[in-house]
Amino acid sequence: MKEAAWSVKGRWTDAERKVVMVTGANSGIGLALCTRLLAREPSLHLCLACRSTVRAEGARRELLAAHPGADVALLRVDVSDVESVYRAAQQIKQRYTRLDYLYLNAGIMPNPRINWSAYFSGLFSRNVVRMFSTGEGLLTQEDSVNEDGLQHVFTTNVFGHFILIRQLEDLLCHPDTPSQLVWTSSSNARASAFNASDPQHKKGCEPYSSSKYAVDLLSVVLNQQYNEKGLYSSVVCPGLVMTNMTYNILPAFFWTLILPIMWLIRMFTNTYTLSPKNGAEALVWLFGKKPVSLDPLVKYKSSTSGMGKNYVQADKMNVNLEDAERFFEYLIKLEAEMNEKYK
Ligand SMILES: NC(=O)C1=CN([C@@H]2O[C@H](COP(=O)(O)OP(=O)(O)OC[C@H]3O[C@@H](n4cnc5c(N)ncnc54)[C@H](OP(=O)(O)O)[C@@H]3O)[C@@H](O)[C@H]2O)C=CC1
Ligand SMILES: CC(C)=CCC[C@@H](C)[C@H]1CC[C@H]2C3=C(CC[C@]12C)[C@@]1(C)CCC(=O)C[C@@H]1CC3
Repeated sequence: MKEAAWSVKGRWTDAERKVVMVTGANSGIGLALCTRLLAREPSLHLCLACRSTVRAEGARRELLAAHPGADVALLRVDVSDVESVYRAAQQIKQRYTRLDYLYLNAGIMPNPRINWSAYFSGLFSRNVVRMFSTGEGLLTQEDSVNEDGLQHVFTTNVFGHFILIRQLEDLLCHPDTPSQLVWTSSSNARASAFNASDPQHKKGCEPYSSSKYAVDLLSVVLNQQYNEKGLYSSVVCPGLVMTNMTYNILPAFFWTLILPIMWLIRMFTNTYTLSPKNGAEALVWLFGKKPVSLDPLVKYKSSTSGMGKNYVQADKMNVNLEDAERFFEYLIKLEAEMNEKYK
């Protein structure tokens, strides 16, 4: 923090207090993550980066009710709007001298549609467990274009966050005390939904799958580019979690009705974490790890066993490194255009 060093109950010096920022912190997995981080380390400087001030204030109240005296700051940022990201980055630079953890969690899946015929044929196929754990081939979405002419899902889930990282480079890059980026990716990330010639997914109808695979690609290249500067990147998969996102796919009462079925499915796949608290498992686990000890090619998956026990599973990612580099070049070019427009 830029203010004079101070301590909570005289126990921590400012240098010891980690600075953590979470995008999309006002609900679902982001809010559960904040709650768990404060329970684990009450001395944190926590910054909730949210697009709605009202919802962010609500989240802050909830966090302070559980952790009175905690340092919870708010930052308004709409990651789907590049100009808002530049503005927010300026404010962060005025408030903090370093960032130890940046959780890139905000995400959208607009206008989801379920392909019921794929669902029913999948039920009787060999891929049934895979279908239930990844949702592969079951969902399509309707994307839109923002004021900069960029695809909405791509900008929210990937590009807005990329600009944020690049703008905060000075706060994040400290070779002596490494910082960590943690992306909330998904089991729904799919290489076949991503096209290196159409990285924004202008032409397809699975922008969500494409954007989450793009996150996986980007994390790999960020490690190549930034590790020696003291910045590390990891991807996390929270499993299937009941949040506003899933309530947008099917209504909340329907999910409640099929809860026993989902507990049953848990016997076959550990990806049905279901609660935001369980879904945040891998995100919290990474907070306790030394960034240098992590594998850049691994996806850390929040997992819940049939008996309801939480754990983290590390699975090697199957990413195309050529596509990853090509995608990074694309992002750098797009960033240059945006810099010219907004900086
Ligand atoms: N739920 C699930 O099963 C899974 C979720 N995920 C991922 O987890 C992440 C969190 O989602 P989840 O908690 O489930 O869903 P929520 O809808 O509860 O959380 C999404 C968060 O992102 C914020 N957000 C959305 N758009 C923007 C924007 N333009 N600018 C700033 N913030 C924004 C939302 O803010 P607001 O309240 O204003 O909308 C909200 O705080 C997402 O990246 C999602 O893709 C991954 C795998 C599975
Ligand atoms: C009996 C039962 C569970 C029915 C629901 C069928 C589908 C609606 C779900 C099966 C797998 C789910 C899934 C997601 C959404 C809902 C399903 C397709 C996600 C795509 C949600 C967002 C993610 O990031 C990953 C999830 C994977 C699994």
